[in-house]
Amino acid sequence: MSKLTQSPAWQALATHHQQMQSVHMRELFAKDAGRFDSFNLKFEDILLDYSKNRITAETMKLLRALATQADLSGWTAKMFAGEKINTTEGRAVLHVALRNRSNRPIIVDGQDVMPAVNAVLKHMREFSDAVRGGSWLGYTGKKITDIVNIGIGGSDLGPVMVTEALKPYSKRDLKVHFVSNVDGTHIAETLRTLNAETTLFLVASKTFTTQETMTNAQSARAWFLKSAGDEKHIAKHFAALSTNEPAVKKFGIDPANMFEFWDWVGGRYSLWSAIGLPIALAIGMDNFEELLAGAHAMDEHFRTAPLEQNLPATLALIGVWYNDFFNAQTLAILPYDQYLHRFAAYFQQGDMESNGKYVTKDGQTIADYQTGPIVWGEPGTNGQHAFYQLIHQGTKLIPCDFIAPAQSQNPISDHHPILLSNYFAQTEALMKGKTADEVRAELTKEGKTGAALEALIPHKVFQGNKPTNSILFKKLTPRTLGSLIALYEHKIFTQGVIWNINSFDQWGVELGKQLAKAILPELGGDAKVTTHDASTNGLINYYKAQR
Ligand SMILES: O=P(O)(O)OC[C@H]1O[C@@H](O)[C@H](O)[C@@H](O)[C@@H]1O
Repeated sequence: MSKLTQSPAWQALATHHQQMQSVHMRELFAKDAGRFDSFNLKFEDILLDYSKNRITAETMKLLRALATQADLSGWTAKMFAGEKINTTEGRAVLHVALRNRSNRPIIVDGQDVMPAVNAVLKHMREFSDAVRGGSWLGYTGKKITDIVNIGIGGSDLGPVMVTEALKPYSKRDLKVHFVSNVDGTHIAETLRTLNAETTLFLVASKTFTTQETMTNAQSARAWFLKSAGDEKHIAKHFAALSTNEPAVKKFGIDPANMFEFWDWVGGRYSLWSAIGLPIALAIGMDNFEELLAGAHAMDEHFRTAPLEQNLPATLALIGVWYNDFFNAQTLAILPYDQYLHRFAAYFQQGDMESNGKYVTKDGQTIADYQTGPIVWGEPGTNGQHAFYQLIHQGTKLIPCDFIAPAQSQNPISDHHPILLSNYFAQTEALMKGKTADEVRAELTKEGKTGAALEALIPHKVFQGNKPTNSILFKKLTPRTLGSLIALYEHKIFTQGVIWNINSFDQWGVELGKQLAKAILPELGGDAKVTTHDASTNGLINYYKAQR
C-alpha cells in the first residue's frame, strides 16, 4: 500500500465511505432543511452550491483533514513564492505572477519577475491598441481586419476558449481565427477567405519548436509572401509569442514584434501571458486586464481563505471523494452558456495534462489510488439531448459541474429562463431521481394498468443520488471568467498536491512526438517499411500503397 492510502486521513475517509455508500442524497435533504445553507460558498458574485453531493459535514471534515495532511497550505505558499515545485523540469510555477495585480514582488532566481511581467503587458497594450485603433497598417497601407493565431495545446486552447467566452466584449470587425492542427485542411480553410494585405499572424509557441505550429507558420509565411512578395513586409504581418528569442529571430520575425514569456509559465496556464495577445486584440487590453484581475482575486482567495470557505479546495476535495473512494472515472463540465462552449475542452488539457500521472513526485509508481479524472463536456442544453441519458440511467457514476450565468448576454424573449429552468431541473433530477412508486402513480394516471404497467416501471425509474456541483454567477464578464478559470486551475493544483504528483510537467506527450519524427522520413519513397512492429509496418505500407 502507498503512503497516501495508508495515511490516517485516507483511512478515515475509506471507513467513512463504507457508511456513505448506501446513503441517498434524497434522505440527506429530507433530514436537513438547512442543507443548502451548510453546503454553499460565495466568492464575489459566484455561488458554488455543493449540497447535491454524497457528503455530510463529517465527509467534508475528513476531506479537509486530507488536505491538511498533504500540507496544501505549505505547497500553495511554495507556488506563490516562486519555488521550483515543477521539479522534473526544474521550474517555478508562476502563472499567478502574470495576474499579480498587487505587484507584490515575486522572486525567481533572486530576481523580482514583476517588472518583466508588467513590461510585456505594456507592450501588449501598445500593440493591441494600434491594431484595434487602425494605426497599425499592413504592407499596402490598409488596416488589419483579421488575426490568425497559429499555436497548439496551451498556445491555442486558452485563447480560443476566452475569445469565444467573451465575444460580447470583442471588436466585431476584427476577426480572430485559430489554426492549431497540422492537418493542412485547418490552415487552408482558414486562409481561404482572407486577404494577405489585412491579415496579421501571431505565431504562438512557448518553445517555438512545436512541429505543428512551425509547419503551419511556414505555410502562412509562404501564403503571405505569395501576395506580398518582399520579405521586408513580414514585419507588419507577423508577431511571435514565445520564450525562445533565437528561434523567433531565425524565423524572420522582427524582435520588436516578439512578446516574451518565461519558462515558469506552463503552456496550459499561459493564457494570462503573451499567449493572451489574441484575447487582448479581440476584447481590448482593459478587458484583458479585467480578466487578470478576476483571476488575481481568486488567487488571493485560494491563498488566504480557510479550507472551510475555500472554493477551489472544496471543489478539489469533492473531486477526490468521487475519484478515489467511489471510483468515478470522469468529470463532466456542463456550462449552460453557449459562450462557454470550449470551457470543457480547455480544461481537458488543463486537468488531464496536469494530473494524468501515474508516478508520484518522488518517482514511485501509483498502484492503489486514482489520479486525474477524464474531463469532458458540452454546453447545456445540447448535452441533455445527447449523453445525459447515460448520466441519469447508465451504470457509471459521473460527477458533474453545472455552470450558468444568472443574466444572459442575449436576453431574447424567454430563452434564458428556459435555459436556466433546464439547468435547475437537471441537478434536481440527478439528485432526486424517480422511485418505482412515483413511476407507478404516473403511469396509472396515464391509464396504464396490469402487466404492461409493471413491465414499464423499471425502465422509467431514476435511481438519483448522482452528484453535481452548481456554479451560478451574475454574468459572464471578463472578471468573472478570470475568477472561474483560476478556480479550476487551483482545484487541479490542490488535487495534484493530495495525489502527490507533479501537476506541471507533461512527459506523457513526448513518446508519440519522438516516434513520429522517426516515421516521417519513412513515409517518402516506395521502400517497404520493416523497422516497426507488424501492425505499424502494415499500416505504413498500406498508406504508401494507397497515397
Ligand atoms: O507552446 P508550445 O511550445 O508550442 O507547446 C504547445 C503544446 O505542446 C504540447 O506538446 C504540450 O503537451 C502542451 O503542454 C503545449 O501547450
